[in-house]
Formats: sequence, C-alpha cells, structure tokens
Amino acid sequence: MPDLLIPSYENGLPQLALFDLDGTLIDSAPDLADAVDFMLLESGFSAAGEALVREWVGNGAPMLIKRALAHALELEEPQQVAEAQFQSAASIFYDRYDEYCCVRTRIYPGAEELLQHWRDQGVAMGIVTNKPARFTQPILQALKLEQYFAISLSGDSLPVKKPDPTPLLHACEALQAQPGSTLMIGDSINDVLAARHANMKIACVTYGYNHGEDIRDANPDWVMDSLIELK
Ligand SMILES: O=C(O)COP(=O)(O)O
Ligand SMILES: [Mg+2]
Repeated sequence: MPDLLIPSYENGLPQLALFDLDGTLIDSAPDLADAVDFMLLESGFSAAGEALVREWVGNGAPMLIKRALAHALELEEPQQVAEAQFQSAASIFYDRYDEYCCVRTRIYPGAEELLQHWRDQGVAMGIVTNKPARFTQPILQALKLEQYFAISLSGDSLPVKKPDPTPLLHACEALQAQPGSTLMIGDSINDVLAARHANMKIACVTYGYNHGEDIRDANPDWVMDSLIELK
C-alpha cells in the first residue's frame, strides 16, 4: 500500500475533497438500527440488531428498509419485498428516524480534526452521501459539521446515487474542480466504484460499513484506520 502522501496533487493536497457521510465521518449505525428495529417490531417482526444493520447500510434508506424486510421475511433478494409492505414499513422508519436521527450518532475520532486542518489549508470540501437529504441536513446541523462543506449531495438530490459517478461529477462541476484534482473519501464499495467511474482517486477507512466485507478487497488507492492519517 502506498503511503498517505498524495503525490498526484499539488502540495500533496487535493483541490476538492468529497466525503461520504455514514461510516466515514459519522457512526450513524446506532440510530439507524434503532429506527430499523422500531419499524420491524411495529410491522410484527423481531428486531434485527445493530450488527446486521451495519451490513445493510450503504445504498440509501429505501434499500436499508428492503434489506431489513427481506431478512425478516426470509426472502433471498430485497427486490422481492412487496411494494405495499415496503411503503408501510418505510413510513414507520422515516417518521421514527426523522425524530431520532441524531441521538447516538457520533463523529468518528479524527474526522473533525482533518476537516479543520483542510479548511485551514484551503481545500474545498463536499459531502456525497446516499442518505436521503431530509436526514443529511439535520444530522450535519446537529453535529455542527455543515460549516465545513461547500456542497452537500444526498441520495435523492439527483436522479442517481453512488455507485453512479454523477453526484461526484456534479460536485466537481459546481465547485469548478477537476476530477483529477479531487479526492473521494469513503467506506464502501459504492464509494470506490463511483470514484473510479468519475476518474477520481479514492481513500477508504477500514472502520465503516461495507456490507460485512473488507474494503481492501475493493482496491481503493489508499486505506486508513483513521481520517487523521490524511492530515
Ligand atoms: O444511507 C446510506 O445507505 C449510506 O450513506 P453513505 O453514502 O453516507 O454511506
Ligand atoms: Mg458510507
């Protein structure tokens, strides 16, 4: 693995840094698991627990809900969940998570130190998350993180989400940065694929949510145990 100095950028710093949110900057799994378990219990199933929810996060709230229902119904694929069942479970999940989306959610150690450092160094920063916007904004506000970001794109901000590269390219265009001078920082295969398709370098954290797989298997350009290593 190459060291974390980023030689392809001027001064070793990217012009623009795009951050994934869940599993990269914040550990949101405890509150997500609470909302999933509330939804499952209200729908007449058993709770799934946080460990499983950590494996289901990463492709947006609708997919998280479908994965939880597929597990409860012992279906092989989340796509097999009936639309009516999904809709009623989703409204329970959304109401619950609207109210309790930032109770036990925490910023990972080292994350804010990197954000402060890069802000001082003049690196432009943005959020590209698959989380729906109705949750992204309140969480960024509650954790006082919104001040760092010039742009924040959520899973429903555009017609497509990661692993599609469109949100990453959209952020570059909005902030007049070249993909080749932009660094994506994430925790999952969705971040790696989106960055690859956008011709961006990708650095990944090992502690996040990657569907139970080791992120090294996705071959990101850099792997780190803490965001502080980027500083
Ligand atoms: O909400 C999700 O499923 C994942 O969100 P993320 O893209 O910030 O990891
Ligand atoms: Mg993530």
